[in-house]
Amino acid sequence: MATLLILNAKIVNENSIVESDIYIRGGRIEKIAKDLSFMKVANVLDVKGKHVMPGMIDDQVHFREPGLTHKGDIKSESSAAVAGGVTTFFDMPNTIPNVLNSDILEEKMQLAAKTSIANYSFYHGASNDNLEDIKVIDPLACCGLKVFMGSSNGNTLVDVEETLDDIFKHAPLLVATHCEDSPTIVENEENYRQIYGDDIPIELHSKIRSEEACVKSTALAMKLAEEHQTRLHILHITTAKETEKFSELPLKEKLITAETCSQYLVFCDEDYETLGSLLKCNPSFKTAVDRAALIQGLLEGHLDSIGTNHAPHTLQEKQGNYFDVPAGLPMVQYALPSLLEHYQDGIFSLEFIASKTSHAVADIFNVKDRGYIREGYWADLVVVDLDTEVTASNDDVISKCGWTPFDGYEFRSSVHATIVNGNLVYINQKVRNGNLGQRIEFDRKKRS
Ligand SMILES: NC(=O)N[C@@H](CC(=O)O)C(=O)O
Repeated sequence: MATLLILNAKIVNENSIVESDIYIRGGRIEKIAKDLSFMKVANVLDVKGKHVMPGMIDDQVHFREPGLTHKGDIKSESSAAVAGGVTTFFDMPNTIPNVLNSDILEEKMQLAAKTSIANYSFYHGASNDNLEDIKVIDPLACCGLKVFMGSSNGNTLVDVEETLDDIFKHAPLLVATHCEDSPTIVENEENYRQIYGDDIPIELHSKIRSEEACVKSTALAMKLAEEHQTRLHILHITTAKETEKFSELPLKEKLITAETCSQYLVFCDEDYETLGSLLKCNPSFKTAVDRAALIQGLLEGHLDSIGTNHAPHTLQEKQGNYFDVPAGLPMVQYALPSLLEHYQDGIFSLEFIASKTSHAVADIFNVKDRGYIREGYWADLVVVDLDTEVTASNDDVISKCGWTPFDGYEFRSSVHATIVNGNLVYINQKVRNGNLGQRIEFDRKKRS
């Protein structure tokens, strides 16, 4: 059975940092102890001076396979993911065909089994007419049911109120929502179209995909979850007003949890001026005040987790007028270095970053034996170097789309190595092929 010994790790886990060695056998952590250097192993990784964190579990990515593979595919995007310390991803259903039944879901699982470098699961999608498919989802077969309560890329909008009500009533597992009220967005679009025609300045994206649209849709999702006692996880929160609506209770006591994304902690609407439509994504970037409220909301426990919503589009697609440019940013490769900037600035501790990017996500989705650095758990780890800078560059982007909104950013910390199921899949800026990720297992009861 393959063995790996990690020496001199500063282990960041469950609110503490402890210097120890980690012995891994058969993909799992067998022993965490002070001096294991006497052990006979196949591979040794000495990480002296560096920190070992649980690999990021990214609860929302768009890896584009099948159907949109000119933007990305599971191999290319999972390679970018491990380069960014993401060891598990949950992929969205707006691929082609949209994932609206369990057969299509299983086909995606099969594709991932052949090419994914990271561990994986997939969302089942919802539409206005797949309630019967939703009712029979096996809660152990996928990470959740994704409901687009606001239109975005793909055809999975649910905008019939009774259907939405039925979905919340019958969903056999966690419902994850994209909350932006479509009628509000359409009305805003029409108002600005009258002034600008199709050439609406990108700076107005956050006035079209407005605070009001987010707040309204999030309020509806929360109301439905409470009415039907549905386990709800609201994705990519972007406003102060939504943040304050979420409870500060311990995660395990919450019916409704909320996530934001690393990019909303970096950029705000002022950045449209320099980055233009590259920064077009849904939901939009709101004000600097909202950005500060998201950071505070995470620190206070209103917001539970941080994902990326990695959504690659080619540079060519990102040129054009407001309506033609697709929304979405590639994020997986530099999300963790960008979060570590908040550590370098004294805002987040490393333990806090581990909690929001890994422990909490494992808890929200009831992921089995991952998300923590514990004996018996799978060895999904990221070695971070807080003393070695990395300059993000389009030239180094692994994602098929070939660009990053961080092009030219100098991050003060870098990902040194990534380990998935005990296999070293990334080190010294190189992805190592040869080991494939696993399908995530869940430890859940119905509707959790
Ligand atoms: N986030 C985005 O701006 N775009 C996503 C769709 C989505 O999540 O809204 C995409 O698929 O490109």
